[in-house]
Amino acid sequence: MPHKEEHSEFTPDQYPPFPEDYQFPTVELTTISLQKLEENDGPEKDRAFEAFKTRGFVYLNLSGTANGETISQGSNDVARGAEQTFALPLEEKEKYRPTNKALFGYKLVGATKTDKAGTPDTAEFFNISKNDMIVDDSKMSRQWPNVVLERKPLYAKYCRAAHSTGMLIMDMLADKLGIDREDIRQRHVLEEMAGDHIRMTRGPPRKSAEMPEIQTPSHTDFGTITILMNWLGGLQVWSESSRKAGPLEPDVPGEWLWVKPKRGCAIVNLGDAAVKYTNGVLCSGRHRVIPSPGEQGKYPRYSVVYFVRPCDHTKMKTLKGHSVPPADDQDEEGIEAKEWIYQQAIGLGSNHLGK
Ligand SMILES: O=C(O)CCC(=O)C(=O)O
Ligand SMILES: [Fe+2]
Repeated sequence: MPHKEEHSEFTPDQYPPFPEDYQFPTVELTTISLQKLEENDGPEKDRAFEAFKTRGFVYLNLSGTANGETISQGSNDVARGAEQTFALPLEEKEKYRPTNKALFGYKLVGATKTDKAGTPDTAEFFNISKNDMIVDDSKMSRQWPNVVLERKPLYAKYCRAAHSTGMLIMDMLADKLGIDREDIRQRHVLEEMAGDHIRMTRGPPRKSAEMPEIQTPSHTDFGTITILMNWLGGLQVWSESSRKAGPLEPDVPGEWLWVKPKRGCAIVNLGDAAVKYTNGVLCSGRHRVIPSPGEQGKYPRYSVVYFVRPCDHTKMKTLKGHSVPPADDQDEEGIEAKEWIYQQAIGLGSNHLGK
């Protein structure tokens, strides 16, 4: 991008390592190779299936594949774009608030409640719609700031690579469960309108040694599968997996465990739609984001998230497959994905959403 050199606060080369300290217990996640999945490697698929049934989170090693390279390199460029976007004046960013029951655009700091007492969150998001990035400007459904428009080719390429990577994993999971791949594929057609987006996030540096502020409250992702890139600690998963989506508080006893960022890897997790399709065989792990630990907490924290979500007008219901336990809703028509996701977002305490 032809941008003049400016002071940058996204400086991954300067970040101190994640602290090795008993105060910061980390989760052991299985590392899966995207290259091996692309090569249809049996043992790798078995390990991935197991991880998505139990914790619902894996590290995905991105090396050795074209899509992996796009995600790995592209996420740095997206984060630089994020920095420019968040640097816009607040009045300008506020012009891009979500409308029409879609979750695209700007979420300002404090728009979400992080607990029952109503404590506001501290992170800002800018959600860039996949559908608008992959079409001509004349066909876009919303306005975007110039800092986003000038990177449209980057965002389009990133969306395609992340969507395709998510679908490769969903094909593998469908095969394992005896679900017809097409039942999932037809619900995730790239060109059809969906809630898919690149979410750019920025959380402020930590204010004090205690861990006070919640950047993103406890949640499970709403969509099908999420590809996450982050450079600093801050993401935590709940130690016990739960199959029930529910707002804010974890519903089983456990503790928060840190997810250490791993170089060259994305963090991939399933969302509630994957749980719904499989009647709870697959798991969407509960997680949250707090300020980075130790010395890392002195830096603002950026992350780049891609949410693969069901197309707006597809029906949410349990799919049929030899390893999917029968459910009451299997023969029902089901609720439309756009409405289902909107309801999940409202349930999570988001109060900035346009009706
Ligand atoms: O920033 C992160 O590491 C995770 C963000 C996240 O969980 C989300 O946006 O849903
Ligand atoms: Fe999330």
